[in-house]
Amino acid sequence: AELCKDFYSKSCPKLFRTVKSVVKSAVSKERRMGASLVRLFFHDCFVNGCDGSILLDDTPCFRGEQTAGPNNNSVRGYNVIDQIKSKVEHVCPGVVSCADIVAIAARDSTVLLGGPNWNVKLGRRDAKTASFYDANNTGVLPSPRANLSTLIKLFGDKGLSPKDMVALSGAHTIGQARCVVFRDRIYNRTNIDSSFAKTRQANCPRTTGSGDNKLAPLDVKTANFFDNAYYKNLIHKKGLLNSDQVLFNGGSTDSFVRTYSSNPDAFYSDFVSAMIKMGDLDPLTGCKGEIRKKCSRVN
Ligand code: HEM
Ligand SMILES: [Ca+2]
Ligand SMILES: [Ca+2]
Repeated sequence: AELCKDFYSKSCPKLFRTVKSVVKSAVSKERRMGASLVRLFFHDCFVNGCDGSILLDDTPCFRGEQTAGPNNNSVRGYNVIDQIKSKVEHVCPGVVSCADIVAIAARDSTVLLGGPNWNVKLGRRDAKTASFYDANNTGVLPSPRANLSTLIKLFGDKGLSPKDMVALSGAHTIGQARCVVFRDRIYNRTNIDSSFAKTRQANCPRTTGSGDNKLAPLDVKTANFFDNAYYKNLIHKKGLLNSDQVLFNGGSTDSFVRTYSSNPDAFYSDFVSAMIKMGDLDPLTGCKGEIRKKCSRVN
């Protein structure tokens, strides 16, 4: 079965309003939460498809995805999704999946931070399981130390082109990263602007284990605004992660970075297509999966 934007138009006409009101209040309390919700969607979709698997809490008999390397102490927004779900359950009980709520929340967050709008395709159902193994596998969720060919390969495995990959990476125009994921780059790499590296070093000590959780904005210019500044940073060698800067390092994706840096509309339109494509990854439809009552556990 196919996803479609009108999936809940009869069964839950108040869905979009309900989701947006919660996202809006979360983002007005903390702009970064918008970024966190966009990332939550990416990490859900890349592991087992967009099926809400990432939302399942560990239990004594089950280890889910939340403690896997790329997610542990890093992915945020679970509480906002739970809040949205409880409001949605109030207006249309038992109807809307958590996987769809994540997709809508990612779109609403993008819009609230000043980015493009799009129609979210819906009709995903929720997984009854999750994969710690895949979430923890740098052959599935890319590492911030990945090189360009690895990034192209991992996105290609999901049916996403190099162009989609570069456009989706533009999500790093918002949000923050921890010292532990960019330390190697700011101390050891050479394709980095030296004054930018110094600035970041001031709040991220060289020694492993010290200051690992200190934060820096992924976009040095406008971390709270969804714009194309991320690509301008890359052209000035001010990408924070190695996986950011490899997109503009004399390789095959340089031309996409140049285009997006000078043409925000091209970025927005390719970002939207790629988010829709990513949202189509292996959805559970028909009788597969379930509609969870609470997003953090199976029924
Ligand atoms: C291309 C491969 C990618 C890599 C290697 C990567 C890696 C990372 C890392 C390491 C962080 C910081 C995590 C931390 O410090 O705890 C991060 C943050 C973030 N990522 Fe990615 N990412 C990639 C692609 C994407 C995509 C496709 C999206 C969404 C479409 C995305 C959205 C975000 C956002 C919004 C944040 C900030 C989250 C926050 O502030 O809570 N990333 N990413
Ligand atoms: Ca998933
Ligand atoms: Ca920005």
